[in-house]
Amino acid sequence: MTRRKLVAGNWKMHGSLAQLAELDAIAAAARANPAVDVAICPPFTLIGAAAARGDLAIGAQDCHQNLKGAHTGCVSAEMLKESGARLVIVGHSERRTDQRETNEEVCAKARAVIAVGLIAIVCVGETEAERDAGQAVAVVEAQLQGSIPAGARAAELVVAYEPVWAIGTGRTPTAADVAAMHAAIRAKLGGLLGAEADGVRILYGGSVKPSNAAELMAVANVDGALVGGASLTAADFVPIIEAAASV
Ligand SMILES: O=C(CO)COP(=O)(O)O
Repeated sequence: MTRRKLVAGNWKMHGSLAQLAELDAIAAAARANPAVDVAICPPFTLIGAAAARGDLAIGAQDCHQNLKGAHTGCVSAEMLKESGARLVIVGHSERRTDQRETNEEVCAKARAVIAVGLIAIVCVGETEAERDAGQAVAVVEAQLQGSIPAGARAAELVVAYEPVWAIGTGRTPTAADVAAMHAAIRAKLGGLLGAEADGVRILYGGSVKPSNAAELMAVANVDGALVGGASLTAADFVPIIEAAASV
């Protein structure tokens, strides 16, 4: 099964209208590397302007599980779609921690994203203590069990494996550890989704940089990257797109 690589940037709570100028060079790199799908997920406030700027795929970092209602401060998948988003990250570890999101909520959000025709990027990943205790695979399998909507199709679902201890730290797992985890994720998806699992893209995230992207992208079952800090500038992000295109 050949899966198109996806390199997605998660701007987290960074960015401004002025910083959208970075998108022009990123969009140019996306056009120059047509074998790779490229997306940037800025804060909610920038989605409309980012999508209007050009043809680069724009995503969001969260949504509410309902399509509308009395939920002050929340944004629905339908609203994101209208703003021009094509993907939505759900269940990022920062939200699982800061907003105490549960697997059940993450699953409901992913279902809402898919229901409006957008692509859900469901994030999973273990803490350092869990890895040290030998529980990394079991933790991630349990997150997948609880967070992946039943019946999801490969075209509408992406999984991002982001070990919590690798996010923003400059540390990454070894290629062998990434390979083992991505194989375990593929197998677990097989149990959950059957034959569709083969087409689901599994991204690696956590301190992906221009210097390590090629090695990470070459690992079996790594179908792209979810990039935080290095997605904020074209100077860092474009080489990661190129690394994905080169494998
Ligand atoms: O959390 C991440 C992307 O969602 C990874 O962030 P960094 O690339 O900054 O480590």
